[in-house]
Amino acid sequence: MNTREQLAGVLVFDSSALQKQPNLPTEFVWPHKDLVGNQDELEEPLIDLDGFLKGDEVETAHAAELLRVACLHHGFFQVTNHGIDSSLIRAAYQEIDTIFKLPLDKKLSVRRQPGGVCGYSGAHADRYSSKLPWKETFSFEYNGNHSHPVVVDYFKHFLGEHFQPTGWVYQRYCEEMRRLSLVIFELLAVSLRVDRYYYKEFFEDGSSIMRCNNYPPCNNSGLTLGTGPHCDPTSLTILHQDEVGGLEVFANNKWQAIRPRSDAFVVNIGDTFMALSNGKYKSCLHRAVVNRERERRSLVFFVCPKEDKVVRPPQDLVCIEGPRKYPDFTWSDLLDFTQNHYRADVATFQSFIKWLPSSKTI
Ligand SMILES: C=C1C[C@]23C[C@H]1CC[C@H]2[C@]1(C)CCC[C@@](C)(C(=O)O)[C@H]1[C@@H]3C(=O)O
Ligand SMILES: O=C(O)CCC(=O)C(=O)O
Ligand SMILES: [Fe+2]
Repeated sequence: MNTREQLAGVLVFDSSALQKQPNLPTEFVWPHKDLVGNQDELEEPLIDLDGFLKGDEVETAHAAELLRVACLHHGFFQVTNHGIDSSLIRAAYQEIDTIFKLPLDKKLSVRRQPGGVCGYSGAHADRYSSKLPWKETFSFEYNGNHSHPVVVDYFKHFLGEHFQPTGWVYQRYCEEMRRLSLVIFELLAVSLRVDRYYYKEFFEDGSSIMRCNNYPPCNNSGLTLGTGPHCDPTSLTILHQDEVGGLEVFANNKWQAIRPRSDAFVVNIGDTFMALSNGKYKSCLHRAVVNRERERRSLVFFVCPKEDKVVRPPQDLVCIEGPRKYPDFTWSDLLDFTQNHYRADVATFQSFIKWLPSSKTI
């Protein structure tokens, strides 16, 4: 099957074949406004979790203040001394290669189904016909249920028994991501001066989406994007990028590159947490660029609340900050919106709020 051979009318993303073509197919060309170059690096703030994890109240207050300034401004920060073993991160990257080096027909046999998030996607070519992202993704769900290794089951069921070891690496990785997310939610509550356990309890029974991103090199890297400008509709994103670099955040009114740090996790506020902060904290606008020489990979953990739980900010925040900014909604509705009605971009949440009344009432 060649690159442009149709699979039921869908372009098949075979980057090595695409690279041999003289020009970038028009489906991958992005508008100039999305391609504007970055101007410098955004490093701050680097939040050291060590003091907070040890229960040091002075260090906790300091970390919470750094968090507050960042989340009021652009919704992006990085955490170090997070307690996650570097060998687990290394193993997760090794397994990314295992997945994306599979033969194309094997990857397509576990492709994402319409309306769903889980499975393989090549440039989202089955979903969109323009502004295709130059990437492959593999996504699966994690529900935090320790009694049942759902991630292991997913890999065994869809990729085969011999993928059990891969499943265990991501099972362990997701368990660590969930643990880190609950630490961050507690710190976010402290920074917002609300009940310290409000968000931690809100997400205790949540589910999450784990996504492996693979960005092949692209000869025309200046005309396309790995992931277009967007705010994550989810609550909190905990991302690790490899040493290649490509993640950019829109802050201080310009695109700023995030230099890879193997010892840090990048964390950004998503639309759902913006609503949980009654609009006080910003949902972070970001994108991923590609390059001509090197393949780039990222591990992305999207934290979500239980699907049918009503998303509303804590009462003491509304009392302090004034009237509710957004209506009640559920993550299930917002996920449905992004998977079946709207391509997530820089304006997802505003479009969702307008769509909500016409779709259903709580
Ligand atoms: C709920 C989700 C939809 C996306 C994956 C998660 C959170 C981020 C979203 C996404 C990455 C935003 C940019 C567009 C998108 C289509 C993509 O490039 O993958 C989005 C994801 C998706 O709809 O699959
Ligand atoms: O790969 C990256 O650096 C960013 C990916 C991203 O923003 C996403 O998958 O939502
Ligand atoms: Fe994102």
